[in-house]
Formats: sequence, C-alpha cells, structure tokens
Amino acid sequence: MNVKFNPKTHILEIEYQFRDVDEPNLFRNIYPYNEVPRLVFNHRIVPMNVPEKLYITDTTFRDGQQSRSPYTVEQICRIYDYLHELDNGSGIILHTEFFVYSKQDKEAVLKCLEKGYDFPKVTAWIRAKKEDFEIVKSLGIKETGILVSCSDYHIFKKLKMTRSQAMKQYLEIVSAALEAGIIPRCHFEDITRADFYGFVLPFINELMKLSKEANMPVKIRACDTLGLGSPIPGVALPRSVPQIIYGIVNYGEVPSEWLEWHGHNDFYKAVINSTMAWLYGASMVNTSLLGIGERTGNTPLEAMVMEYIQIRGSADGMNVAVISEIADYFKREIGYEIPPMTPFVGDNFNATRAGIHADGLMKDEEIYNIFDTGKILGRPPKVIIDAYSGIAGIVIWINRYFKDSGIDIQVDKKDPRVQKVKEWVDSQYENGRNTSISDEELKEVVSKIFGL
Ligand SMILES: CC(C)C(=O)C(=O)O
Repeated sequence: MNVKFNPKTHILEIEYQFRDVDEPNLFRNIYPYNEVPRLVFNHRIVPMNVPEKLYITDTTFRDGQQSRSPYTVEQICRIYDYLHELDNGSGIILHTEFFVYSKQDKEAVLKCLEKGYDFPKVTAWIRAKKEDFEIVKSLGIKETGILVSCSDYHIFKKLKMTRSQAMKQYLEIVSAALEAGIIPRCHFEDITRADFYGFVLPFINELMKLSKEANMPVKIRACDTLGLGSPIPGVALPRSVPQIIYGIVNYGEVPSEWLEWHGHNDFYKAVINSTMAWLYGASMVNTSLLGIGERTGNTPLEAMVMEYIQIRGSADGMNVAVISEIADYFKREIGYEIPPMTPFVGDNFNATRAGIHADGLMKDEEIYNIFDTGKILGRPPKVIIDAYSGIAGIVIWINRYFKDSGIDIQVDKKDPRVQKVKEWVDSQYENGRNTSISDEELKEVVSKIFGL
C-alpha cells in the first residue's frame, strides 16, 4: 500500500499494491466448497454514507434472459414501455441493458431507442472484445457493460490467466471503449470471492487513472455473482457488502454515481445486500423485474422500488401502481408463473386464509395489511376461502367480490344467507376436500343462495 499526502485536498491518497500470485487465492477458510460457506468476522465497522441520488438499474433483458427462453422483440418493447411508465419521468429507473448480437437483439434495441425515452436509458452488454464496440457504436448506444471477472476462481480457473494478464487485457479493452467514446461499465464478476486489496482496488486505481486521462466516467458494477455477499456488520471481506462499497468509494475514489451493486439471491440476501450497497455509498442497484435472473434470480426491481420509498419517504415521482400491471403482463402475455407468496406481486401476497385474520381485516383492514395495497398497488387485501377462513372470511369475500363486479351487496356475519354459504363450505371439507375454493365456485354458490 502506498500512502501519499495530497496537499491540495488534505487527503491521504492510498494506492493499493497489485498482488500477482502463483496460486489462486480461493479463500478456503471462507469457501471450503465441500461445506456451506462461512461467515468470518473482522469486526470492522464502516460508516454509512447514503449518496445524494439513489437509482435503480435494470437487467431484465440481460441477466433476466440468461435464465429463461428469450423474450420476443414485441415483449421486450412492451416491458421497456412498462419500465418507462414505472419511472414516470422521475429518472430513478436509470438504465437497462441489452444484448447486441443477434438480429433480434439489434431489432429490439433499435425499436426501444426509437421510442426516444429519456429513462430508462438503453445500454449494452458485450463480451470484452474490441470489435464489439463497433456494434455498440453503430447502434448509437453510449454506455456498455464489459465483463471484468475479478476473483481467482475466474482468472485462474476459467480464463486460465494470471492476475497481471487479466488486468492487462481488461485495461486494454476499457481503453478501447474510451477511445471509441463509449462509457465503459466494468462488471467486476465474482467480487465477493475476489482479493479486494490485492486485485480489486489496484485494478480500480488503474481504471480511475484511465478515466481521468480520457475525461470520461468509468463505471464500476460490483457483481455478487453467487449471492455470497453479506450485510452483517463486521463480516470480513470479501463477503462484506458495506466494506466492499466503502472501500471502492474511499480507497478506489470512485464517485458514488459511478458505482453499482448487482446481486443474486442464492442466500436470500439479494434485497438486503442491495439496500446495504445504497446505504454505504453506491448510487445504483441493479435489478430485474420479478427478480428473474440466473439460478435463484437477481434483486427484484419492484422490491427496490419499495426499499427506495422506505429510505426516502417518497416515491419521488415513480408510478408505483405500474408494478401490478407488469406482474399481470408477465402472467398473461409471457405465461410466467409468479409464486403466489411473492411480496408485492404474487397472487396471495396480501391474502389471508385464516378466519381470525379475516375477522381482523373486517374490523379494520390496517390490522392485517402491510400498507394500503389497494391505493398504492391497486391490490386490496383478499381472503382465500378454505376450511380455516370462517364466517368472517366469507363476509369479506362476498362484500369484495361483488363490489368488484359492480354489484353492491354488503352483508355481515349475522346474515342468514351467509350462514348458508358457510354450511356449504363446511360440507366441502367434511367430505374430504383439501383444496381452497376458487372465486368461480364461490360465486356460483353465493349467486344461487342470494338469488342473483
Ligand atoms: C456476468 C456477470 C456480470 C453477472 O451478471 C454476475 O456476475 O452476476
């Protein structure tokens, strides 16, 4: 580590020493592989540093498409429209990224560019090959993601290189992007298994020098490729999200606005890690709609909209209700099955089957609903009728279902007709039924009993 005092800024400038190694550092004390990874603590607590601006970026068409069959051009264009509608002129849904190789990829990019939306901006994703800049340039795209895998797992085992060979190749390609006038966004793949002080920081120091020379931003995306990052205070690098972000901003001198976190959900930590990245100094968190991404998925975009509102106390102009329209589109047009318990978008995210909860809902919706989901997401809480939903569940179901269909029936628990419906429901389960009762079935029974 070289430390220089900068008399102009009165700041100690730290240059971390690049460490070439003969053998890969696989952090076996943390990642034994034949056992579940471990959380090792260095008890280092770094300060929170929330950037002035927080952005959500999107990878639905890149990481999202890597995990499922490709979207059609028409679907890409519609999803891009939805992202724009959700952003609603706020500029918070900052950019999304596209493949640019096949005829279909290019057609989708051109059609989305033609829409002329300011947000989300269209960016590209390319292999680290010089000739690929020509494609990006020819499409009129101003920023592109470039893969710069940074752990020894990737450098030694996948690329079969040494650290210095990898870094040389990466710096050449970033220089080529800058020469072509394209903003490089360097995707530090597998940063949560990388040597932070021996490779990541020295490499960032070099990238920031290139940025200064070219007078152009060089953006950094910290990729938690296997979802190994941890939000827990005092966990040691390379797993600590706060320490990674703090280090990149303070020792790498990367402005928050050039720094992005990209998470995966392998250990159920995609959302909290992204929030930590925001809180500790990264302006951007990368997400995908409904969390669709490789393996267990990426950080869900809709979850970060909710995190944003909780941190800032306002949606700052985003049209949050569009989240429900997006979920409907994925179900209806793409045939994607959203697990029913998925927060904010699953069919049952605000549904109850328990009679005791339905009773609470009937007295005051607030008792069992996370917020006014009817007003904010166009999804009022609902009850699912089964053996446990009781008479209160049936009352709410009748009052809601018919109101939504434009028929004004309001009943209470004492209504004898409601008792009859309850008897029918009970008889179903006495006769061995073990599934819930669908809306269609209940509608038929209620209509008959109520003479509708
Ligand atoms: C391919 C890379 C950039 C990635 O998406 C990841 O590391 O998760």
